[in-house]
Amino acid sequence: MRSVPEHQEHVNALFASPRTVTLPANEALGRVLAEDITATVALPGFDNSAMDGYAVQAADIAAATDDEPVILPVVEDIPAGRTDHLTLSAGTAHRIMTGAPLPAGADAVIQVEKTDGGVDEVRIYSAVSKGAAIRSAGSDIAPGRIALTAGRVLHAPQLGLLAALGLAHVQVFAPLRVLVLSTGSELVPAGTPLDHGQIYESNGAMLTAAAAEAGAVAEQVHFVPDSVDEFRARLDDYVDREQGADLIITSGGVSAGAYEVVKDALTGHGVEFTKVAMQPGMPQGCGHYTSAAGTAVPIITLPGNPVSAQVSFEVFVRPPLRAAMGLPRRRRTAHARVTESFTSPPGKRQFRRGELEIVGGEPTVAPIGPPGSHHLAFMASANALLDIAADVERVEAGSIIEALLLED
Ligand SMILES: Nc1nc2c(c(=O)[nH]1)N[C@H]1C(S)=C(S)[C@@H](COP(=O)(O)OP(=O)(O)OC[C@H]3O[C@@H](n4cnc5c(N)ncnc54)[C@H](O)[C@@H]3O)O[C@H]1N2
Ligand code: MOO
Repeated sequence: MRSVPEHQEHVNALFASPRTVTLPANEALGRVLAEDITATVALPGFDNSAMDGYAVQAADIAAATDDEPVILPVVEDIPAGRTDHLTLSAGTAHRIMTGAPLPAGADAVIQVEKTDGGVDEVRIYSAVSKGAAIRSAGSDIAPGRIALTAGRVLHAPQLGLLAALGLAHVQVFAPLRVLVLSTGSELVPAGTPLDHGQIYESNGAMLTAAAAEAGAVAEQVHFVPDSVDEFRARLDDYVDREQGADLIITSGGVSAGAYEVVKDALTGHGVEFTKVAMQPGMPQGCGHYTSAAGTAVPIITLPGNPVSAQVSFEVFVRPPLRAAMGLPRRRRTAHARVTESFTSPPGKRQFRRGELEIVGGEPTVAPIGPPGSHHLAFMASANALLDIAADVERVEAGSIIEALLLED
């Protein structure tokens, strides 16, 4: 049997370095910048008002008080969006709105609440210091400065900044297209009545979501029955399409039974099947599948038991899939105190599902459900995987173990 790190190496080798692609900025959410972004404009682009109020010369209202307001004529009205160049003369005020360009000659803005709000003339009840309520050009970022560096994941604030800089396109690492294919004659799609012996297909939905959550563009292929010819024909249809796949993930049909369609169809076609010393997720396979027309695509064949499929995705697929898109490969981990004792199979690395909580400031983790790989409901209530080394056969309550955090 391979160890987990040995099989990880085989899977990692299937992935190429990240490709770059230029995308419209509004399609780049979650992608990773492949280039430094230099500001070509200043932010703010011009001196402007931080308040609704009146642009003035601070010296003109230095003596203003509640009892003895300073009265100034209002000679301009400047809403945001006014594009002409204005100049304020000493002894006058311009009514100005937040974000509107400051007239030349003004050196402060007095907010409207400290005035009577006059339109023709304004009574000002308070002094301000020079520069008050002015947002000066370039005070956020000056032209020529690096606004975002390559490697940055683009979340909402970064996309906002790109938009503020007027950038419509951005060079990022390309998302990978992942095809998720489930096999098994017992599988029935949701919405169909079940006969005895049939189950609803769930790995497809789960792995498609997992790949999408990892940042890929994932497509689920309706499962195919346990027929080798049909399986390969279906696979070739997808692999040879114009917009083919960068990676295929299958689930099921890889263990030791009489009808292991994935194994039977792909053995001798560039895919190596193996056992990995882990629980769940022992039967694994990976390689490059080549279609009848000669298209070669990396393929990872995960075991069919739902918990095995999901844990295998976490352990083998997610890290290199993310790295191939320039995304951070590792999830966060925590060292947590175990709340109850449990056993672990000898000679196998175990990934037990658990619930991590912070109790009294300390991370604690409780195993969730039994170790069996069909316990999808238990897995769905877990937020962590407990990583137990192959040489550990019993984990005692109170000991500290490493937990992989499955949620932010
Ligand atoms: N004689 C042996 N039997 C088994 C071994 C073994 O070494 N020797 N390994 C066991 C282990 S461990 C696992 S894990 C499973 C893996 O089996 P397969 O990958 O061949 O998966 P299937 O047999 O097709 O299905 C297993 C189980 O999962 C259900 N399943 C499959 N696909 C889906 C799906 N898309 N949605 C929901 N559920 C799915 C399927 O109905 C089976 O119950 O093999 C053990 N057996
Ligand atoms: O090792 Mo299998 O993947 O748990 O049931």
